[in-house]
Amino acid sequence: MTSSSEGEILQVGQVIRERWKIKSKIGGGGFGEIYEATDVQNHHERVAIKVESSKATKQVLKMEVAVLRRLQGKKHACKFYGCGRNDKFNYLVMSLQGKNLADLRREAPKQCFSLNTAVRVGVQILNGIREIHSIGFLHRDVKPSNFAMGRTTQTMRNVFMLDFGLARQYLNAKGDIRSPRSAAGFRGTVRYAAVTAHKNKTWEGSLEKKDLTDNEKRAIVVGRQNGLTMMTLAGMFGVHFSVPKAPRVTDRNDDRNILKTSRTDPRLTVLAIRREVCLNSPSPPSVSTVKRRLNAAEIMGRRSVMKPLISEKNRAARILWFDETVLHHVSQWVIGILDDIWTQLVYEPTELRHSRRAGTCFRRTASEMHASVTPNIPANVIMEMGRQDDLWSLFYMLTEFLQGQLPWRKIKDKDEVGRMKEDVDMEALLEDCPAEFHLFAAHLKTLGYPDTPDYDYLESLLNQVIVKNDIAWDEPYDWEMGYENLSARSKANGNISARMKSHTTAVIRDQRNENRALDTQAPITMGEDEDEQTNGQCPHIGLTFESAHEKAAEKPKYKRHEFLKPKYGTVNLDVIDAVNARFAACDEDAKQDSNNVEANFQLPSSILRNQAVAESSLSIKRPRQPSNAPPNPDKTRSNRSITLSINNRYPKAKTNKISSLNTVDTQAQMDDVSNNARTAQTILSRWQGSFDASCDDVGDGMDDPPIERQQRLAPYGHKTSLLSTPRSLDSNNTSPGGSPSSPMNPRASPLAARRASRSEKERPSMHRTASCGAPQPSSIISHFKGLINSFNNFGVGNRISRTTSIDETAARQSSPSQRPDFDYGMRHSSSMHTRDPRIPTQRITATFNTPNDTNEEREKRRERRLRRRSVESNLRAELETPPQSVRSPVVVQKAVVHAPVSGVAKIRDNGVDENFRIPLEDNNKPLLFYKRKRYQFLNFPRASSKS
Ligand SMILES: Nc1ncnc2c1ncn2[C@@H]1O[C@H](COP(=O)(O)OP(=O)(O)OP(=O)(O)O)[C@@H](O)[C@H]1O
Repeated sequence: MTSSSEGEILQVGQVIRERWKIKSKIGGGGFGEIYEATDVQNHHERVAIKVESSKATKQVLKMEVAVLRRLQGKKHACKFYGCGRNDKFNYLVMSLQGKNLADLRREAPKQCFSLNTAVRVGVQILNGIREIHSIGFLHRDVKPSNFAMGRTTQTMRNVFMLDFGLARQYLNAKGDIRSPRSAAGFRGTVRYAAVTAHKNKTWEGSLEKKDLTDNEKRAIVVGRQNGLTMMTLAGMFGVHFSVPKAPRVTDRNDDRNILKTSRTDPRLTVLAIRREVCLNSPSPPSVSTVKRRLNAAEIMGRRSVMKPLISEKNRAARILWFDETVLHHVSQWVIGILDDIWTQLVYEPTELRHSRRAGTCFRRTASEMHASVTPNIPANVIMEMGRQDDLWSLFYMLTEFLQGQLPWRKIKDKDEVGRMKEDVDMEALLEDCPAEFHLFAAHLKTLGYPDTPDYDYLESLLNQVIVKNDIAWDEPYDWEMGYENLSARSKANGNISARMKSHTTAVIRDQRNENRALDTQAPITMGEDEDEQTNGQCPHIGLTFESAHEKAAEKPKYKRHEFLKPKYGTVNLDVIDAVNARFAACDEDAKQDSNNVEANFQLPSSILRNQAVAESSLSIKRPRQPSNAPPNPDKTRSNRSITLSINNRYPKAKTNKISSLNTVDTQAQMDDVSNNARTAQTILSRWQGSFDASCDDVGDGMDDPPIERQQRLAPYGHKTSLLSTPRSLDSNNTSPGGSPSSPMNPRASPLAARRASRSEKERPSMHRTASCGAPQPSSIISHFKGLINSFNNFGVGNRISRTTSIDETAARQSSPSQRPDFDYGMRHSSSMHTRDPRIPTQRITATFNTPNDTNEEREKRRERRLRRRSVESNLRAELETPPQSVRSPVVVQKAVVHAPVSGVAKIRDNGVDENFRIPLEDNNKPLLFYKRKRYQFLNFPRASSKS
């Protein structure tokens, strides 16, 4: 997501038509910019606004509006809210959707979807394409970034088709198929375009394909050098080119000027010839007439298209031009067109007369005429995109969804890609894909421009895959369940696991470039990733896009705000990044406000050891929390806060699967050299939780994750709060690792006590996951939650109000003796990472002076600090005495993963788990250290979701 800036069409805060207030920029495509806005006249409903500059050379919004309006009421179309234009821009307002499929795929660990997801998304896309075809339009730019998942709870599982800027009507008003043009520019995105689209391109590519004589080839080369348009040459030789530029008629009423300009456009060339050859003739000219006329120096010496060829400078060209073979081609083509023009002359004289008067009309008329003729061009190179071409794009998309990439992914040259597509070995392309994909392609191969695809058949093929693989429609999509869980799904999908493996190899092979590309892809520009998208207006497309790609390599794909990270997949690094970012911000704040901020991120020992054992061995006395602790008065929270949440939005869908997804209990047993009694248990339940950037209430998020709220906040709605687990703990209050009110448990704060004291009635929307049954001691994730909570509150609140911190608020409300020993208030100990690990009171503390601090409050804090230090030093003294040594506070000696269905896997035997070593730098610049090996740890082997 990018934010609006000066160079953009709209600015944040701008209100369009007193109704739509621009909130942020979502992206920019090849043809416009997309913004998120709110409808101030309609309950601030969130909408998307697509704008294009009114000065843009290629205006596509009009077409987009036309198509979207016709699509209203269709399942896969956005709602149309309005459109308009002013002197600066044209705009289209529609319903806001969620992430597009290109982004979702890129976010997947292996850049591919599971079969499960790919095929169900495929069916939806197929239906979307069918819808647009049913209203008489081709999309012509079918690609993953033009399909987005819905954003609301009702629509989040629906795929929406976007971007109709390149659409074209293939049915005329009567509902008949429009006659194909002899040539048309390339439309679409190179990676996904059908072969047909590729053939509508530069003549050099086609030249090799065609069986041209040497003379013809030379004629083409020389003709091109001498200013003959591509289309002229295309007509002559049965190959197809794009139009380099539109014809310009300088003097509307001067036929001679028309002749002059005819050099740049074959349509005008035709008209020029018509004027010379047959305007005054009573009947269409014969071949010999045309031949004679074309040979006549009289014509060529004047202002016709042939003029450059016979100039002194180009003698060679003239010689070539008069080659009999070439002339034959020219004649054939010209006669075909002349016939048509003649017909038009006879039946539509008004139009032609009109066209003579006004140059623009003339142009259009000429263009129409040209469009309506079919010169003598071999059928296999007639290139008008048809319905099957949209489906070819879908086919490539599906293949990419499954394979993670297409063989021509890195090829920039359109012609080359076209050739690769034509010559591709389907067996290799569809390796490990379902057999139905072959049938899908085979059907498309049988279709030509006028043919109606058998949508039902294609859908049935995809449905067969669904049935064969026992895929349920209500299963979560990959991004809904967290990408780290995909391994289980791929196993369940049988052959797909093998495919994924091979894909992994591929990724590793050219990891450097791949990863760079994936991490720093260009913003949504004109194409898909490294692809080019063109409207056919640019003959030097290769060069243009090359520079775009260079830029892409430098620029990150999204300028992601750290708290607006996508909500899919593992989040753990994000948590750390976010905390670091918040630290940086705090650091700045601290400098400015003279606040002293220090923190320790050492992992609390409570996370790593069994609490009961720890308590008994360390003889730590901790105050119990009052069960009737006051409710949290702090209901309003900063919208900068972060909630950790989990992917579970489908309680109805296969409970055992959900539970297996959401619960990964990792018991980490501490290996004590001298005393085996010490056992560590680490509950990593909901480790795959993710940021919910839009969540505005950390406290509530931690405390009460009402599913409604999460559904409201999360576009993809796949989250049940991580923190539903604490809630269930509170209610159960039977933790084997220690009481929930235990001071080592972060939940044992006054906040936890409040939670515990809440009645079920107060929480009617409480959602419990299937995995919440077992009470759990404190966890790593809780630790991070606490950290984030603290820093959120600190980042926002230290200048505004100290009461924004849950723990601090609670702390103030409870007496010192009731204060939890483990809190996440911003308190401080700079030497934490060197202290004895067995001391349970590892805190993150900070001292800062807010203007509101009274002396009394400061004094109280100081007292508390001193008290705590004395407890700590006592403990340290105690711990120094026993002979047994504990290796490290953060050692996960042995971790066992409990998957609910089956499977207990040992994931780490001994040694320091560096992945989770989070030291504090001594220089008071806190730094979270994290080895980015998330999947090694997090990709727990799980039971097959099928079992
Ligand atoms: N209604 C919408 N809701 C949410 N996001 C949208 C919406 N419309 C477009 N987008 C986002 O903006 C991106 C670009 O939109 P769109 O494809 O319409 O623009 P474009 O200029 O045609 O882009 P491109 O040239 O890449 O096709 C989409 O990929 C999608 O992520």
